[in-house]
Amino acid sequence: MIQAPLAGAAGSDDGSPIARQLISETKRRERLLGRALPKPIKTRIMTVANQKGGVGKTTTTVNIAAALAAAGLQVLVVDIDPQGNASTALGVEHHAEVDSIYDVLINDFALADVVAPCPDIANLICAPATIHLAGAEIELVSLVAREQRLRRALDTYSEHRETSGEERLDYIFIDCPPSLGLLTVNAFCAANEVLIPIQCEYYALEGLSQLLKNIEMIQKHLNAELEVSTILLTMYDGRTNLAAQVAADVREHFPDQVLKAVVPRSVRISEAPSYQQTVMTYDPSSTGALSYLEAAAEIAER
Ligand SMILES: Nc1ncnc2c1ncn2[C@@H]1O[C@H](COP(=O)(O)OP(=O)(O)OP(=O)(O)O)[C@@H](O)[C@H]1O
Repeated sequence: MIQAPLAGAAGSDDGSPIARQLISETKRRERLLGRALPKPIKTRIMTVANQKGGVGKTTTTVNIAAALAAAGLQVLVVDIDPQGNASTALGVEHHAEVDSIYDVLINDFALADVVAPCPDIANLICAPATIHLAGAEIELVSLVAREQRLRRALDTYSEHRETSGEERLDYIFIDCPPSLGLLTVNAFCAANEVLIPIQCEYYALEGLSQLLKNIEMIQKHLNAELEVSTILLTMYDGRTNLAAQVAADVREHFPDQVLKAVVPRSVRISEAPSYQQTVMTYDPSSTGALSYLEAAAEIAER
């Protein structure tokens, strides 16, 4: 006699849609949490940029960085957004008296003297931004090698780690402000890759051509190594046709750059910064955290 399979039994295709979804979510968690990721052959320096505001630059920076660090990789986040939101989300002090990336860019401080460990995440350090950075765009104008100051600081820091016997950094993420001023130019000159988060909303591609033109100028005149390697779709709302349409458009224009992983619009992601946390530590098994783990794994395995 052939027995009917139990509804919702693990491994069965005959359970209810909810049971099937729970099983696939559980499998997704098991697959992603605690997974080791490959070390890159040299430090990958990724600038997270989009001059459009509020598209998820900071959220992407801190969560991808935290996901890679959780997988055992050595990661530095450089916060060059005067709002200092990446420093906040990583739980790193950044009040006006703290030595910060402003001092590195303007006062020639060594990066080694300003980086701080993130309290809740092993292998992750952060160069914080303070309010002083708000004036740095103007102060940079009159300085020697104004576009290359971050690059030089990162080079010196890498040498410092080597001579002091510290492990080489695997990833550096630079969180940019929503503008294409000298701070962002410094980030482009210091990086070898650009990661562009794109919000799945109206006008998602607005301003993107200007951003790409600026990157081309940087490639031509200041940093030939730079490439737009990665695009991440963020704040995806699966209930709307619009989000699906935007995602399809972006994939059609940038088939090689867009990650398969898509970050959903998620309350847990938006709550985490108010607890000075990334969603990785705030709710590691939430769908938001899992999507960032997937994105980080894709980046590491490319
Ligand atoms: N996937 C998401 N789901 C829900 N809220 C999100 C998500 N990603 C980001 N947010 C929220 O959207 C707001 C903007 O995100 P974020 O600060 O990362 O963008 P940004 O591009 O860095 O902004 P800015 O241009 O001001 O620097 C924040 O309040 C953040 O918590």
